[in-house]
Amino acid sequence: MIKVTELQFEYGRKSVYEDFSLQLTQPGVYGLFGRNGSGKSTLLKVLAGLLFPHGGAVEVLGFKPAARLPAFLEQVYVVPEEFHLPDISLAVLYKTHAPFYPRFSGNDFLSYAEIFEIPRDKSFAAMSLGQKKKAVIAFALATHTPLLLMDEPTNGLDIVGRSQFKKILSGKEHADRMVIISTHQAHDLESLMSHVLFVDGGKLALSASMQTLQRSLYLGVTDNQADVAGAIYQEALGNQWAYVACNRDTAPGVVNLELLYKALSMNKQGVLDAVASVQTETGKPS
Ligand SMILES: Nc1ncnc2c1ncn2[C@@H]1O[C@H](COP(=O)(O)OP(=O)(O)OP(=O)(O)O)[C@@H](O)[C@H]1O
Repeated sequence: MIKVTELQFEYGRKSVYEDFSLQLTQPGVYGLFGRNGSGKSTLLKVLAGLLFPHGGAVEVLGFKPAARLPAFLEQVYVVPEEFHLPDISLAVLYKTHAPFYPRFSGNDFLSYAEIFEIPRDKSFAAMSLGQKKKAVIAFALATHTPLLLMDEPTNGLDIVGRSQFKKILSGKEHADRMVIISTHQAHDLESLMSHVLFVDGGKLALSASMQTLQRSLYLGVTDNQADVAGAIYQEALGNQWAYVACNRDTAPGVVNLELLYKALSMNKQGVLDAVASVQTETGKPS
């Protein structure tokens, strides 16, 4: 579905990607992680055809996104981190924008708007930031495009809004889509994720399924200091330690993405070695 080969991208003299490659074939929810400024939003825009690569090859759903062919654009929807909405109501948004997306479901849009409790009688100028964000997300989900790209979708949503978002996205009507979510709210969304991508230094540092992460890593908290000896990453929490270690158990561990994110930032190689040992064992890059 997505094949990026040796992508190069720069803003003026600022290079973001020099030799970035990525291949994703399965539907599912992909968490895109990386430090501030690592290039997550840039990557989403390149995949959507909103920014053009300066080198390498990008193929999405069999198309070159930069060509911006209508047959490609009707299959991809992007929820940007920041957006400007015209001052229209949900009904007008539906009437004017839904026809661009052949798989759009009006019933789902109404149902998501109801779950999100978006006021139907107001136009966007009279809505709060969170309400506008919910409207954009409800629309994005209702497009049913095979590829949905979301940049920090839960920013600006309250706690209830975040669980509403998770509830909707985990519905079976979204099971066949590829959804890539760039987020710093790792903990909030980890139950949704089927796969984790980590971008660092202009490269794809990690691409692993949740299953592989569960099999290869143990992420937990202990009050016994002996448990953290030889850990890939550890941090003191009062009298306890949060840590990431190789999972020596046969049972899958629990993945705490926030802890994984810290471990990747502080000891990337340690995490990669642990994950690679499982990927080699199963013989497939997951
Ligand atoms: N329009 C632009 N012009 C110049 N430089 C830019 C532009 N947009 C982004 N950059 C730079 O490109 C790099 C990657 O930015 P990008 O927004 O893709 O990162 P990000 O991983 O999404 O960051 P964050 O987590 O903070 O949202 C950053 O160093 C940023 O300063």
